Parts: sequence; structure tokens; C-alpha cells
Amino acid sequence: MSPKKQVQAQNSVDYLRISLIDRCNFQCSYCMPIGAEFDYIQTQEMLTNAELLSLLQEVFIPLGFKKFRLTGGEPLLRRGLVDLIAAMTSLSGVEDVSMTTNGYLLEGMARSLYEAGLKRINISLDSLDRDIFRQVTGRDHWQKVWQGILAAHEVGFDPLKLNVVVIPGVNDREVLDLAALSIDRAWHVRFIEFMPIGNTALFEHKGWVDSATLREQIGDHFGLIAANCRGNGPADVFQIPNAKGTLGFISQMSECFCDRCNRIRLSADGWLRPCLLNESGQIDLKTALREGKDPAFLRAIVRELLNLKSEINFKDRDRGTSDRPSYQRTMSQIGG
Ligand SMILES: Nc1nc2c(ncn2[C@@H]2O[C@H](COP(=O)(O)OP(=O)(O)OP(=O)(O)O)[C@@H](O)[C@H]2O)c(=O)[nH]1
Ligand SMILES: C[S@@+](CC[C@H](N)C(=O)[O-])C[C@H]1O[C@@H](n2cnc3c(N)ncnc32)[C@H](O)[C@@H]1O
Ligand code: SF4
Ligand code: SF4
Repeated sequence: MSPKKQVQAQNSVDYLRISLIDRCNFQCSYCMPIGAEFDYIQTQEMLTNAELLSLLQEVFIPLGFKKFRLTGGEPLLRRGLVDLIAAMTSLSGVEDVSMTTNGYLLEGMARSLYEAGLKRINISLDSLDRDIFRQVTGRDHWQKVWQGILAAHEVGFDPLKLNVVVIPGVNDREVLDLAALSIDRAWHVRFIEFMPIGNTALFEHKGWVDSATLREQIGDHFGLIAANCRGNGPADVFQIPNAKGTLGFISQMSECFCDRCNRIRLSADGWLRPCLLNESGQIDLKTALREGKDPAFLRAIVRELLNLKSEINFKDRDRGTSDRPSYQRTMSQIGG
């Protein structure tokens, strides 16, 4: 790798996705298949709030990280979450703290999260139909999630994004109805291509729908134009003409957006992972931290990982779905 490329890789990665917990109160079929045995992280193995804040302050912020997304598992299950967010948002150098959630506990928490400084929220909503929602998430909680979305809207979360993983024969019939949510509300509905992580058997059984097909379907019905805004992430953003909100397409199966990858991931037990889709180059920050290693040492190992990231990014992208490596960690453990 040329030194120029190394500097580029280091400079452009400023977004850390933090999995706060690997447990979840839902069991989405694409993420945590029924019957699978999960090796949950023991409480004492999880980074504490104090350890997390110290890693941000001593390691990630000095290395140029500015954006932090809290995910899981279900991040709203994390103890002390509101205090953690308040502490994160008050750290000098933190520009943006956001969250991805299933929304089940949101109705009661939206206001305190917002007041703690969380301003951006992405909520998973795979269906508008209660029965299909139950089929996908394993829970009869559509109404409660919808109430959570409305509460987040009410409190002022902006942008408010809704995530839909499209599964053929399950919720693909609802694409137009879900897209229509963006017409009268300034919400951002994003269609995510189903990935073979979490439930590879379902993936092989159902397959996936590519974003181009969805755009054609939506375009034929409502019309579709490119939106003149970009997110922080991998979504390609479009809009139904005159709609208040937008439509995003996250196309990790049909496209490779690794060349604009700006992120790395920290698991609830402190493993730092350079790429969602492969397990190369991970480092165990928690053990180093608990052994009392100097912050300068921690920064040096993270810097080294950042230098390797651009080589790791493209690894495994060209393999077919059947020849993909089996992952040690599922999406609920990595945080998506
Ligand atoms: N392959 C790949 N997929 C990603 C990456 N980041 C997000 N995704 C996919 O996008 C989905 C939605 O991500 P979100 O957690 O909502 O976050 P985001 O869209 O990256 O966040 P913002 O753009 O900051 O709102 C994830 O579940 C993944 O399926 C990435 O770096 N690589
Ligand atoms: C792992 S979840 C964690 C946060 C929270 N529990 C939620 O569901 O929003 C983060 C995102 O990953 C997505 N996801 C999980 N498994 C996936 C898969 N196999 N393919 C594509 N996206 C997936 C979910 O839809 C969700 O938007
Ligand atoms: S996608 Fe989110 S809500 Fe669904 S099982 Fe995975 S972690 Fe839980
Ligand atoms: S697959 Fe890896 S390198 Fe590519 S965008 Fe996702 S996290 Fe980044």
C-alpha cells in the first residue's frame, strides 16, 4: 500500500459504531434465527460506561473520530444509557451521537434520550402489517414500535430514519406502502438488501431483492428522483417527487461501497473490528485497557488497525454467497 493511501484511510475513518449490548428483546428472523444458540457476553466482560468513555476520550477522539453510533443487540436495553449519552455528547470533539434501535422501548425513553443530546435515530420497521411484523421480529409488538416512532418524531429527532430489510415473499409486497411513509412526513425510509449474516439458511431459502429492482418498482408507481442530500453512510438517497422525506437504498449485496467506508466497529466486549463483512484484523481493546496499558499504546494499536483497514475492506467482497466464510459473530453481536 502506498503511504498516500495509508494517510487517506486514516483520515477518512471518523465514525465508530459501538455495540452496547449483544442481547435483544426481539428475535428477527434475518438476524437471530429461532433455535440458534447464542453465546452471550457475560456482564463482567462488557465494557463499562466508564471504560467506554475513557476509550473515546483517550483513544478515538484524539485519532480524529467525531461520529458515534450506538447499536446492539438492542441498545435501549443497556443500563445507564441516558447518562452514557449525556456524557458522550458533552465530550469535546464529539460532533454526532446517533442510535439504531428496534424502537420497542422508545416511547418511554425518547424524550430523555433527546434531552441527553441524542439527535439522530434509526428505527427498524420491516412491516406495516402486524402479522408480518410478528413473523419477522418474533414479537407481536408492531403497535408499540409505531408508538415509539411517533414519540421520536414528536420529541424532534431529525433526521428520523426507518430501516427495512427486504425479504422476498415476506415483506417485499409492502415496499410501496413503506415508501409512501416518506411522502407526508420528513422521514427517511431505507431499504436494506438482506445479507447472509445471522440467518444464512433463511438467506439461502428466500434470497434477496436488489435495490435497482425496488427503485424501478417505486419509480413506476410514484416517480423517483435523486435527492440532493447524502447521509453519513452507505445509503444512496432518492426521493418521491414533492415528498417531504427521502428513500435510501443500502445495497451491500449488489454494489460495493467499501471505497467510501468511513467506519469501524467496537463490540460490547471491547473488540475493535475494521470491517462488518470480515473478521480480519480485530483487536481486543478491553483486555489492553484492563491490563492498564498506556493510552498512547492503545492509540498506536488502533492507528495500526486504521492503516490496515483499506486492505481489509475489500476482502471477501468478491466471493459468492455460498462460498462466504462463516462468521463467528452475528449481526446482533456486531451491531450491523
Ligand atoms: N456492508 C455494510 N453495510 C453497512 C455498513 N453500515 C451500515 N450498513 C448496513 O446498513 C444498515 C443500516 O445501518 P444503520 O445502523 O441504520 O446506520 P447507517 O445507515 O450507516 O447510518 P447513518 O447513515 O449515519 O444514518 C446496517 O444494518 C447494515 O445492514 C457498512 O459499513 N458496511
Ligand atoms: C443488528 S440491528 C441492531 C440495532 C437494533 N436492534 C435494530 O434492529 O435496529 C442493526 C441493523 O441491522 C440490520 N440487520 C440485521 N441483520 C441483517 C441482515 N442479515 N441483513 C441486513 N441487515 C440486517 C437490522 O435490520 C438493523 O437495521
Ligand atoms: S435486527 Fe435488531 S431487533 Fe432484530 S434481532 Fe437483530 S438486534 Fe434484535
Ligand atoms: S463491507 Fe466493510 S469496508 Fe465495506 S463498507 Fe462495510 S464495513 Fe466498510
